[in-house]
Amino acid sequence: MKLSPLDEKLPNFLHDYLPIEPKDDKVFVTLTYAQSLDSKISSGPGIRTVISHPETKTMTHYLRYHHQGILIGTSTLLVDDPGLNCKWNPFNETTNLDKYSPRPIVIDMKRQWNFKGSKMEQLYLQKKGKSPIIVVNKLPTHADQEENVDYFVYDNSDVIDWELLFLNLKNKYNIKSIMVEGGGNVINQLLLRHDLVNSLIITIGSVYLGENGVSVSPSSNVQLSDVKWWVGTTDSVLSCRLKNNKDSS
Ligand SMILES: NC(=O)C1=CN([C@@H]2O[C@H](COP(=O)(O)OP(=O)(O)OC[C@H]3O[C@@H](n4cnc5c(N)ncnc54)[C@H](O)[C@@H]3O)[C@@H](O)[C@H]2O)C=CC1
Ligand SMILES: Nc1nc(O)c(N)c(N[C@@H]2O[C@H](COP(=O)(O)O)[C@@H](O)[C@H]2O)n1
Repeated sequence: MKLSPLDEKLPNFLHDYLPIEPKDDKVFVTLTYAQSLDSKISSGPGIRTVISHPETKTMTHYLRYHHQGILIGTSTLLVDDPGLNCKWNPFNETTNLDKYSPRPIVIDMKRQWNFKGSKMEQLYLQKKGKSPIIVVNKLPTHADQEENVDYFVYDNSDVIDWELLFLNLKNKYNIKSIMVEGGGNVINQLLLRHDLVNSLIITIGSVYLGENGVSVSPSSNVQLSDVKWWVGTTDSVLSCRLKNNKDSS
């Protein structure tokens, strides 16, 4: 599907929140997702829900263009069958999109997902997306390993320490910027990590998804700084940084 044109104000609006001129050697992490007015990112567990208007969907692909990796949690992987490629580039190219696409990093500790037959594989085979790094807690036996994927074995524990994961992804795969797209569980954890997250970019759609929806609501208070708003046709976008709570008065 063809994307709508990128709103001309968005590149300037987003510039300071993207890894365009990274200031240090740490992995640049952008937390980004689309939510409803009642802070839901889907209308229920197991349901893929479109929230973004076409103009903010294009923005998501613009964000993907600017990152080397794109990370999602297990439920999002299983529910959405996501492509995670990038359809936007400044040259309006529509072929060989793999070179503009971030590397998918998918959390699948217990190996519940198959690359074979997925939308991600389809895009990879058509040179429209990159192959994934699958984060597992144990290397599958040779017979169970899939073709064209990398397994990153996180064997410290079943619970990923994000700092360690990001560091390892940089050291092993040279991934210096990661866009985390969700879902709710992963976002709620990382909203508490001002030490790891450089930018937060939230699309807010003009819809309520109701009490059965998957919520973004971190377990404690999160303060934001450098807040900026972009207002579109039906959606708005909030760009900001996470504040160190110790700094707030
Ligand atoms: N509107 C939007 O922008 C987005 C919406 N979604 C929606 O979100 C929903 C899925 O969200 P959730 O159910 O909250 O699940 P999720 O996608 O955050 O995955 C949670 C699972 O990932 C694994 N995981 C997460 N953190 C881990 C850690 N530190 N160590 C080890 N494993 C870990 C666990 O298996 C956990 O149960 C879907 O309906 C999807 O469509 C997902 C991404 C973006
Ligand atoms: N930006 C945004 N808006 C929405 O309304 C969404 N539902 C999502 N979901 C995220 O995008 C992934 C799907 O990506 P592909 O189009 O298949 O490449 C999905 O897995 C969520 O991470 N995002």
